[in-house]
Amino acid sequence: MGLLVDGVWQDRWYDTSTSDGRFVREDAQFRHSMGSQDSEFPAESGRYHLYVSLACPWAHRTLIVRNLKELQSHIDVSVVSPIMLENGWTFAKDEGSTGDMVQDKALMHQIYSAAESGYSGRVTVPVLWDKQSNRIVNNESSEIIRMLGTAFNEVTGNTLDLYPASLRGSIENWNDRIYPAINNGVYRAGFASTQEAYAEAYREVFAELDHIEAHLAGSRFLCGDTLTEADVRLFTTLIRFDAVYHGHFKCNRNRLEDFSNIAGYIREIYQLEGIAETVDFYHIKTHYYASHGTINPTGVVPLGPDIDFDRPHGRDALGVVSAA
Ligand SMILES: N[C@@H](CCC(=O)N[C@@H](CS)C(=O)NCC(=O)O)C(=O)O
Repeated sequence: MGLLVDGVWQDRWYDTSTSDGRFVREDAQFRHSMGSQDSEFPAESGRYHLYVSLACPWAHRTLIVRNLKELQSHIDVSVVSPIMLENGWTFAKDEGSTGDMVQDKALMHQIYSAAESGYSGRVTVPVLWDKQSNRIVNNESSEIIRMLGTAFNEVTGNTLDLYPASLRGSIENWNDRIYPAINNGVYRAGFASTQEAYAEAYREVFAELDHIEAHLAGSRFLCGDTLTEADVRLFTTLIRFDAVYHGHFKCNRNRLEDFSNIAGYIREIYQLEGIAETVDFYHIKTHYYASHGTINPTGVVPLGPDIDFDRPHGRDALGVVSAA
């Protein structure tokens, strides 16, 4: 775990000393947009590449949208190794990585340096890479999925809309609640270095889960009968919860299996076409439990839990699913 400082790699754990033990996530720095034909990064089949970790909930969002939007043959993918230690993300092929399919680099930080030689900041996944200009288009998952959601519609003919105009207010409202309390909330609990910082995050995680559980009692997805971007963003945290965040990040008031509406909702999304193949519990569990030596020094990876996400979701009575 580390970061680049003026293009030089430094092995360093997150510094919580100036924030009362609170984990503060850095903003992503590459924020170009890809899409319209007159932009610097027009949508062109075969031009772009995704660097992902199968363990990472942020990168997972991009894999889901890539599948839902049928972009597999237009945007190819490199998968990093699950374990992230002193060199950050690596491409060791024997550890479940595909290798770097574009530049054959060994380390993810070399991708950042190739894009910007004096880069300072964390080296995160996902990364949307432009093979033509050898640049990083964007490394912020929420923006990448928004772009993948529409940019290639004319290329693929897939018009599934995960951000329909009529639901945007509701989607933004959910995103604004769920990012701090859930997506980043579990990390704020897990990476907290004081009791107070941990307790604050833990309470926010479960207050929001209680709210979502009540909402899902009468609503098939977050914004009604239509799967949206907000569900994709929530799902990638929820699917990891019982396996990782409950134990490793100490979010253990309840398992999500104990929330009947949330548990059914997770299964329904898991069972949608193209989703299950994006979920890899070997990478998920191995990454968290074996990479964070400050939290789990032995690196022992738990064998459980054993959850069958293919059993019936029981959500049909809530209404007919409509595609936007
Ligand atoms: N805001 C970013 C966050 C991405 C992120 O933090 N990814 C984690 C993996 S789960 C990472 O690569 N962390 C490496 C580090 O922080 O050094 C996004 O949503 O794309």
